[in-house]
Amino acid sequence: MPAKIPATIVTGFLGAGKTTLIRHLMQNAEGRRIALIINEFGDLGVDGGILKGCGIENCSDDDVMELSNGCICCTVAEDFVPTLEKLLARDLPPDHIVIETSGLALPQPLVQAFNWPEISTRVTVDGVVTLVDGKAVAEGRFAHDVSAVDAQRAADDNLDHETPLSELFEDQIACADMIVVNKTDLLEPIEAKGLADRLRAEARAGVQVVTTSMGVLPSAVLLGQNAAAEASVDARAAHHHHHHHDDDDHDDHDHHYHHDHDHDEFESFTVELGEISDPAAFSEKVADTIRAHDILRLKGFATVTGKPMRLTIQAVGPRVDSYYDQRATTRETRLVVIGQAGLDRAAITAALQAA
Ligand SMILES: Nc1nc2c(ncn2[C@@H]2O[C@H](COP(=O)(O)OP(=O)(O)OP(=O)(O)O)[C@@H](O)[C@H]2O)c(=O)[nH]1
Repeated sequence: MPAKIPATIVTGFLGAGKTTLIRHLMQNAEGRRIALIINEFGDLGVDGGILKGCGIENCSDDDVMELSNGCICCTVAEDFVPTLEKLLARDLPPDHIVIETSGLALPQPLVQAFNWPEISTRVTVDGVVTLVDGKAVAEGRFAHDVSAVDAQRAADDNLDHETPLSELFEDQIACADMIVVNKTDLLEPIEAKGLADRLRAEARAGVQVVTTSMGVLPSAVLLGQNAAAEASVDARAAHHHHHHHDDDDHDDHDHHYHHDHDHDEFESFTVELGEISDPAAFSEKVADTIRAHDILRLKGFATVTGKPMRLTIQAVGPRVDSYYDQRATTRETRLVVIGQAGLDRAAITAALQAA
């Protein structure tokens, strides 16, 4: 059976910067064929318009599809499933699917939709990325323009109108595999760090929290989280919400990622080691090092004493995966480490060497 196509869900309130982040991703896709699905609120189709007219190379209008009928759990069969099937039926199916949720729909029902039979064997939720307006949240407002969020909510009969924004926010956090604190250009570094730490403490264990501005994140950090979120959808809600139907009562080398504006940078570097002797102990050491240094990704291969095959190592946060994939052509171990700028390269290298 072919591998499942990974889908990343991007959620966050109106104005948090979802469209900005996705534009950046499409412009820096590093050769991936990315298809975009927009779960647009109402019939406005605003973001679809913005992203369709984006003029980005590698992003033709055909790669942008819209879901327009409001509540995902009501429309999964007639809207969501056919949209995904159309994508999957292409001669050249996408390498990755990105879904932008409308600013208020909770992400859980969308994640749940991936358990639909026609979909679950072919697509998996690579990760839920929750984008946070760092400035607004630091000030306790959750969104830049709360009245605009409320107006959006009032205009959509599929949304429940009573739940406080703070609860919807907690649900977005509870659903996340990665939390992106955006708009750090409007915060002091210490405020941004304080907010990131607070959200990390509120999130499920192991969730990665990164800070940035203008949604600038390397695709290698955003994509490839391998979370299979649909399998753990029940663990991803902070609150239980009543469902409102229409007829209810209405209710490889070292390099920095440079850009022409200010934002928090990411960096990567390579650690080279000799053969390792004990793969299980090495994996544990790798996980410890990732935890100790807030490493976002670590990947590469190791050669193991006495083994002709090389051991491929892939880690997303402290989840370390390793498997033998092909004959080793050298007897070295090479690992690429990715994190936010400021990684303590010497300490990380020393920790891995000691393994
Ligand atoms: N200062 C600052 N502005 C930002 C940043 N990211 C996005 N913006 C601005 O915030 C506004 C909202 O960004 P969008 O990307 O449209 O936000 P969204 O989450 O897609 O919002 P909707 O599509 O309206 O739900 C735009 O004017 C962006 O230029 C940031 O990091 N810093």
